[in-house]
Amino acid sequence: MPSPTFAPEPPYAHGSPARTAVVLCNLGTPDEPTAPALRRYLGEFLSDPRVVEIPRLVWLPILHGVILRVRPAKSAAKYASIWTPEGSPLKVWTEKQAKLLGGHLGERGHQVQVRYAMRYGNPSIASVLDALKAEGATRILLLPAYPQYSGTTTASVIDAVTAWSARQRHVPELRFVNRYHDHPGYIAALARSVRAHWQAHGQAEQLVMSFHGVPERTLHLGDPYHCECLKTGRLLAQALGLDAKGYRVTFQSRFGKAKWLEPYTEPTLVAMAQQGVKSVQLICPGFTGDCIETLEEIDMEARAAFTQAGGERFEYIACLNDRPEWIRALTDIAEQHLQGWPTREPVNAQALDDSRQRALAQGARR
Ligand SMILES: C=CC1=C(C)c2cc3[nH]c(cc4nc(cc5[nH]c(cc1n2)c(C)c5CCC(=O)O)C(CCC(=O)O)=C4C)c(C)c3C=C
Ligand SMILES: [Fe+2]
Ligand SMILES: [Fe+2]
Repeated sequence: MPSPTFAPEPPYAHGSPARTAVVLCNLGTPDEPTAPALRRYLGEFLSDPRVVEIPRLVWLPILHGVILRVRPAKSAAKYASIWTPEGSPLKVWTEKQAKLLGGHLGERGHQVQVRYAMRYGNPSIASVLDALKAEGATRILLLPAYPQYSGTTTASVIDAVTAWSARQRHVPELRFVNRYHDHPGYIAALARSVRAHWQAHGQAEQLVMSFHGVPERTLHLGDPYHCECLKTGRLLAQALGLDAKGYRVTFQSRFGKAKWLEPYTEPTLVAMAQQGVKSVQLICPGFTGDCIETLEEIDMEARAAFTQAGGERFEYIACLNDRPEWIRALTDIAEQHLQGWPTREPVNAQALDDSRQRALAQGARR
């Protein structure tokens, strides 16, 4: 086996004031709404063994022989229906959230660089970590955009970071936020968004909270995702004063033929309409920014299914996106996990200078 190679260390950036960084990590999205871009994105995403837990020898021929031939064109058309002049909504919101988070942390006196990265597609986690390290970051907090922990998402971010760190000679201090599904600020921000919607439109008969699904077997194998979704749902209902009859938790985005977490969102909406429920409001608390799963699958497809089944009023409540109370909560979450890292200390510019001089001198000798 070849021995591993570790990249030479970049000289520390001269005079850079921020040496602690926060990376807001989201799932990723295609670069453009075209079949080739979807093929690249889905190829990377669906090759991740965290996402599809089928033996590689069985799965990869299906992925390359069937799925990547058929799905990209269909998905591209769906993405085209939600694309904005600035790009994919998921990228637009994640980028904006990172910028606002950086501003808030700065206002609270932290000298911290904030970037966003995508687990699949661009900007990749490795490229963002490379850039931060080249700029002198020595402590990096990874903050996934997923409030509920899942092996399919949160753990996959950790995998990408540890794969990057396995190639580093000088590994920065790394911290990970695993979950914030019950964080009071997150719950309060969700409740505020629902209340604002009620004030503007009145309250529907039912509030449906739809989370992204995962295969049901992951629950039996010990993944905490299902429990964390239910807890978020219960806390949000409590914050809104809803009893068990006033809301339900459902799971969307089933992929493949296996059983996923139930109840499924769309069949539940159809059954509700058939049982005489005329009005529903739907929120997706597991998505912190609007994306194809909320804008297309819920606000277009699920809406059509509910109304075609006899429902009269379907209202989608937007994700937290850039709501001020959410950005404040995100800042609280980051701040809690930054504790103990001296983000407010003035940087020792002389030490940076010395280090830079040494690195440059060594480079000149090589
Ligand atoms: C194949 C299995 C999938 C698992 C398991 C899965 C888990 C999972 N995903 C999210 C969040 C998002 N998923 C998004 C899109 C998306 N998800 C899958 C498949 C699985 N997800 C696919 C194939 C796609 C692409 C869209 C499509 O072709 O249908 C997105 C949106 C991305 C965007 O560009 O807008 C998000 C966000 C979570 C939270 C999760 C497990 C908890
Ligand atoms: Fe997904
Ligand atoms: Fe979907």
